[in-house]
Amino acid sequence: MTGTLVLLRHGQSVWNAENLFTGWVDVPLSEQGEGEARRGGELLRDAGLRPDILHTSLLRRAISTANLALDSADRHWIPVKRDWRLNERHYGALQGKDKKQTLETYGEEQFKLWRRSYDTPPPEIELGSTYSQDSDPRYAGIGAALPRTECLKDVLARVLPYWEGEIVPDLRAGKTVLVAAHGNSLRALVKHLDGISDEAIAGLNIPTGIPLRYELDEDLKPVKAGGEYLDPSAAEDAIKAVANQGR
Ligand SMILES: O=C(O)[C@@H](CO)OP(=O)(O)O
Repeated sequence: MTGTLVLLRHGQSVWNAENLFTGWVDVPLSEQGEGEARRGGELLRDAGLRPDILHTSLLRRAISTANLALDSADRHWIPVKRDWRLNERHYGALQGKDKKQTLETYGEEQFKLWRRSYDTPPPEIELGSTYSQDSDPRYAGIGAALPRTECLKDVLARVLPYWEGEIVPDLRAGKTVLVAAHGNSLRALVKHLDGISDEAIAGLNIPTGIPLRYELDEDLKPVKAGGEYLDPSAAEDAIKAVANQGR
């Protein structure tokens, strides 16, 4: 039997609210984001979805979102696995930069390439600079794999081993699996699940705080392409807002 997969992008972070490129910078949720996370948990509860296990990144916006959501769903006690492979895409030298200013300075085409192209990473971050993670103890074990920038292709390459090695076994065991992660790490996972092309993935955005449910068949293919947002109309509005960031 194959279980149910629920993907949850963290609620709005303080840097989402300020329109700054975030990546691996460990910013907290905004007050609005905390509310989105609680509401996400209510949606889980109302849909009768009871996660058996949680997988999160190592970043507090995903960790806090999962904690708040599971608390409102009364599932705060389930086991959890955390891994850097679920982290947001490393935004390289753009981390900490204003999206609107970046768009104005570099133009629409370059901005789009950096944000949504499959294989064009932003410039690398300088080691030791304010928003670099090279001396962060939580990544001490990664060694040479510690990214200095990533495109979506790089994210997929590091998410897939975690998907195969840690998430798939839970699904195969019939569990309901909650993955609390980030806009771009979840885009990578959705690309893989739905078999979205390198070109088409540029047009896919994930809203904050709204659970996306996938029922998977025995080959781990989605029964319904794209899954189902638990609040489809809120998801539609929030997707547009993500797509329009920088404007
Ligand atoms: O800044 C980031 O890390 C991401 C997610 O918030 O932004 P974007 O949607 O521009 O890829």
